[in-house]
Amino acid sequence: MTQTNNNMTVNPDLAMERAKCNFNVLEVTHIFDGGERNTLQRKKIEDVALNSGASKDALGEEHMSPKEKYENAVRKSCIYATMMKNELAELSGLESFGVSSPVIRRTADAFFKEVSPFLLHLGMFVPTIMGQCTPEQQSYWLPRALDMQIIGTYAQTELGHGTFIRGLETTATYDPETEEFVLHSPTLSSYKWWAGGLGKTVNYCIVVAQLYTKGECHGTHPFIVQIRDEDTHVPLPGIKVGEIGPKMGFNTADNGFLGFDHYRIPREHMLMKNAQVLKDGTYVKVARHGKLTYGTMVFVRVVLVNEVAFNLAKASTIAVRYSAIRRQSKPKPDEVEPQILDYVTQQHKLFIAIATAHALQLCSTWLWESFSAVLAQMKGGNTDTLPEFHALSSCLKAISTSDSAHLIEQCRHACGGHGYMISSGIPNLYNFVSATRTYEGDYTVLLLQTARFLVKAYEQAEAKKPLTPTVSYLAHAFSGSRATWDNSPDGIIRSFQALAAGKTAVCVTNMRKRMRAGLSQVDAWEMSTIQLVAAAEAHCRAVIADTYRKEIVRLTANSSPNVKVVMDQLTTLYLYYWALERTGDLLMFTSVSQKDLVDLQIAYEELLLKIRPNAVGLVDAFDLRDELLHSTLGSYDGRVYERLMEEALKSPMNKEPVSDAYSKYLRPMMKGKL
Ligand SMILES: CCC/C=C/C(=O)SCCNC(=O)CCNC(=O)[C@H](O)C(C)(C)COP(=O)([O-])OP(=O)([O-])OC[C@H]1O[C@@H](n2cnc3c(N)ncnc32)[C@H](O)[C@@H]1OP(=O)([O-])[O-]
Ligand SMILES: Cc1cc2nc3c(=O)[nH]c(=O)nc-3n(C[C@H](O)[C@H](O)[C@H](O)COP(=O)(O)OP(=O)(O)OC[C@H]3O[C@@H](n4cnc5c(N)ncnc54)[C@H](O)[C@@H]3O)c2cc1C
Repeated sequence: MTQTNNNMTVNPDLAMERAKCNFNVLEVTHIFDGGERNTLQRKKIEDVALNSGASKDALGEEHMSPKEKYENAVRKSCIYATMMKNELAELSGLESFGVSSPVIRRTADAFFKEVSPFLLHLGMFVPTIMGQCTPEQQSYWLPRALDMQIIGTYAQTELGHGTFIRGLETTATYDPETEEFVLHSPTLSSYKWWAGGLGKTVNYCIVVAQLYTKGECHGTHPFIVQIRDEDTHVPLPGIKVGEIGPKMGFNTADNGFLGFDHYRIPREHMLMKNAQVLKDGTYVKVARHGKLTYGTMVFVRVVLVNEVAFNLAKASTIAVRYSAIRRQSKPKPDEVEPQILDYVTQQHKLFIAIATAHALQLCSTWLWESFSAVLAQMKGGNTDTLPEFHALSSCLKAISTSDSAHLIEQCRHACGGHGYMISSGIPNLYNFVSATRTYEGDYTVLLLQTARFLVKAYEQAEAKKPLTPTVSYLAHAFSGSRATWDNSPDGIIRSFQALAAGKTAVCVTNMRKRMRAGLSQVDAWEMSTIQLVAAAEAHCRAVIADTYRKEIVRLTANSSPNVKVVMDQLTTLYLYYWALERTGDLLMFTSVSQKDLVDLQIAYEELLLKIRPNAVGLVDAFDLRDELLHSTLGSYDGRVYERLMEEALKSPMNKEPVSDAYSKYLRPMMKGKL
């Protein structure tokens, strides 16, 4: 064992890797954090929140019963919420992601191996109050919510419908006599289902319901609804509420169901920024764009890109550190077993995860800035940029969550059997990120939203009309020749754009053909949806590649030479990896030859070897404290086998030398007395 200067005993292989790293790790940390100032602020927040040890459990969550797990999560949520109000309030400088400041969110991960029952309160309840209330409504609700005097969630999805919001069945019927809305769940399938914290924790929620007034339905609208007594927490009369049961993950989130039996709420509890119902029942539409009531979902989709980048950084940290200490097989009989990180196939599994974490992190910041610009324009009444932004946030949410879930699973594979242990940290990461692919808009459904936009943009390009920035490349789709392959980074990005344009063109051509053959527009669209999803994926890949490359070039302009090199290697790796994943498409839509692809594969393999010596440095640069990783395999000191054994010994199964099951079942069976 090697001693480091802070007296931590570190596995010698990890120590050797750190000695080998040839770039300034802190500089890369600053890039990942979005600047040195952010790193310093993050570290201060982590010190205050984590140094007290309040995030730790005496017994691992995984050994608790569901009820104990939930109560423990509430206990820690209350500790963390109190910290946020007091010690962390000033430090957090909640400027970047609003109330969902990513540093605050990320630090909370040290408290919860799964998620906090308060996640929806700050993640959706408060943002909906901010985004959908009039200023007067905000001044009433926001201080109470931010001070945690009330706790809320976002109840939109029903048993029967999640994706198709227009198909929700819960009704809110206005009664001008009493100036109230009557909320009702007319069917079993209209019961609200899934909202986080609804099962046991919250006393308020945003309910999305079909608004009826003067006998007319005006579509879905949000309402703020009290469901439990503010003092006793008992569900109010007319409310049927409970928890939905065990899930693949999110088991500390008390996701719930909710039904209404002609439950009355005051008229003012309709969130009236975008539409209003006057006292006499007159419906008044305020918003210029019909989909502004979907605003909270758009906000969360933006935040999720950042969230999954962080979780992927965690998984890659765990898998790379473990791969540095794990030795297996003997390809050269006279040498010691190599570190598994030396296998090129292992590098192929892992380095793309590191590069993708950077790519998504940078895209999330860029997306947030675009979102802020769209919001600023909408404040002035201009919603022109909303369609492009909806298309962009939809595909980035879909691809970032899907790629991250896949790569986290790949990190688990890279850790062999030990990666399957809950204590490795990877299963919880996977269970969490896998859900992000579904909630806040399913993968396929969101890509089809982007495809709608792509098809329209393609038709605009065809008509030689101006295009918005993210689809301006479609103008080249009409040159009549295949894009010229060029294996420089910019050349590959242009090829990705050519794939997106080519795939969109094929979809449009096929849809037109199908319509000429007699299919309706809806059926022609439906028949083309596999290809439309692929076109939207290709578009998103081109956007990510372009943004990642440009941002890294900009952010490393003043970096030290070796940081420039290693960051350039990672962006190039991302481009090579995805070009090699799409060779068939490249052959269809660009001038790439078989030889070009063979050369590209060799260049990719050589690039892996160049990155190899810096791999541990690269994951150290994510600067993830052990408390955030919750991992026997990924801790900074690399004491993997010691930690695995320590955790095994904590298992309640090891408390008794002989299990009761022996006398109850095994012995009678073995003695032939069962
Ligand atoms: C911790 C866990 C937390 C989890 C919480 C949750 O999951 S909460 C629950 C989360 N639940 C979900 O996320 C549910 C997912 N489902 C949805 O978001 C919607 O049902 C939908 C978007 C799929 C379709 O909506 P629809 O049937 O109303 O619309 P349509 O398809 O007929 O298109 C008509 C036009 O509207 C446009 N447009 C649409 N949305 C937006 C927008 N936001 N902005 C701007 N524009 C938008 C669209 O582009 C199209 O424009 P075009 O081409 O005509 O110019
Ligand atoms: C962990 C978790 C937490 C959640 N938290 C909340 C919450 O707090 N509040 C809340 O309101 N909701 C919440 N949800 C619900 C979530 O938003 C929905 O599950 C999600 O929007 C998907 O909708 P669905 O379940 O109806 O899936 P479906 O729409 O039934 O999807 C099933 C399949 O059908 C496909 N499909 C559906 N429509 C189309 C189409 N038009 N074209 C092609 N394919 C289609 C989908 O791609 C998918 O493969 C949560 C869900 C999970 C898993």
